[in-house]
Amino acid sequence: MQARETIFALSSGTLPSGVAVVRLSGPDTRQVLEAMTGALPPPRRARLGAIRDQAGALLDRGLCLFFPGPASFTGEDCAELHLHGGRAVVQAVLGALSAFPGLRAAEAGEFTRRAFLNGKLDLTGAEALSDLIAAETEAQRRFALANSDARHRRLYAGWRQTLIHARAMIEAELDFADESDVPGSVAATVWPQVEKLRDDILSHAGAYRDAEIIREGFRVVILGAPNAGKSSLLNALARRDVAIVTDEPGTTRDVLEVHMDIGGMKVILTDTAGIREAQGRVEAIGIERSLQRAEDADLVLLLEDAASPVTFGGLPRRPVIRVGSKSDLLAGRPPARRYDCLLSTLTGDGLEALTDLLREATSAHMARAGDTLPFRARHVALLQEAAMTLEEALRESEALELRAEHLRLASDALARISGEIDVDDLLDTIFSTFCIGK
Ligand SMILES: Nc1nc2c(ncn2[C@@H]2O[C@H](COP(=O)(O)OP(=O)(O)OP(=O)(O)O)[C@@H](O)[C@H]2O)c(=O)[nH]1
Ligand SMILES: [K+]
Ligand SMILES: [Mg+2]
Repeated sequence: MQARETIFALSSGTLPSGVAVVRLSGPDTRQVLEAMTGALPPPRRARLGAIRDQAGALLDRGLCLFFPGPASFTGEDCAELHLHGGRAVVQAVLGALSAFPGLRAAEAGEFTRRAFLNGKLDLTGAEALSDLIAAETEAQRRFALANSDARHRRLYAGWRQTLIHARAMIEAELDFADESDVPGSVAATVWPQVEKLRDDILSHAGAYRDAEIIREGFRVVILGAPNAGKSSLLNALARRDVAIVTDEPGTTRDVLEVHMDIGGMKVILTDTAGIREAQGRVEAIGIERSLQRAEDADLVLLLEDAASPVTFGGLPRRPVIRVGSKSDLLAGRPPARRYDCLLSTLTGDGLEALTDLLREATSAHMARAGDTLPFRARHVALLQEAAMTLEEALRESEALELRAEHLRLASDALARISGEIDVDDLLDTIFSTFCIGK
């Protein structure tokens, strides 16, 4: 793809900053650099110098880098201007750039989109880059970086290779079908491979939840009777007063979330309304929501006042850590029930032990950050489509031509994940979630 327009954008973050990087990509890049910096710097080597507008007015002194295509990020001629990161400096340079005919400000994700269209990365690679920029936790960073090394493209290309081989075998059988003395069936050897491939695809698709947990967070829901100390625990773990705490049972009516980083994993901690026979409609709705949240949780922290426990029924079938709260009120006596963790938000006792338990609960997910997992709902939908078409290909009652056609459709679904075919209608959706300048 050869773009006619040259695009530019501020690619570094919020101003003011120490340094601001303005990036260019497109056919006019050379000419613009010559006009603004006097001469083209040697490829990929930074050169310090004056940066001027077309009239020759000095805008800043900074570094200029030139990356000739096709060996550049986008595959086109690219450049970077490293400026002093002041608002007026950047504004002046962006203004000067837009004054060149044929130059325009880049749209969100447009540099990466051009890189994709020029074959510099596949669609999963582009999605991984977007994740890397959004990454806030260690697990998210590791996962996004691992996903940006084209591992998905290689995995799916390998699977498609299996399907191409299978179709070749079937074609051969169809060609020989007229000759009466073909020994056995060539294609018969193919179907066990297709069956195995279907299983591999389904098990790969089934691991999506792990990717979701790494990218979007491990969901922990605090559940318990009114006044068990749920909101106090949320505040203690979040280290800020997020939730209202009073001695009145039924204080929390609505679910409340905080995002935390526990051992490098994003954890979404949810406070809920205390579970009891509701005193009114609002509370009843709150309780209903609490239980619903707990149903969707990766882990439930079941909180009980250790000094005067109140039990309730209807506990969701999710992994549970039983927490005894207000341990300070026990005044040294042993609790009446057994808990995985005994704590007091008043004294801080046991909070670290609970954090350790949470870290332990997330560690298996953390460990998966280096694995090849589908990491968008889009991937899963196409994987399921591929598995379903393979299922149809495996129907022995069907004509061989039709079964071969299903193998082709499965292969196409896999090709769409990495963006090798049929993705034009998707690109706007995918790249618009990027930031400007990437
Ligand atoms: N002594 C002691 N009191 C606590 C502790 N944690 C919470 N409390 C008190 O227990 C009462 C209830 O605390 P909350 O955090 O509001 O309890 P909750 O479970 O969120 O209550 P609801 O939202 O009404 O369901 C408040 O008066 C808190 O100060 C603790 O560790 N020790
Ligand atoms: K309360
Ligand atoms: Mg509360």
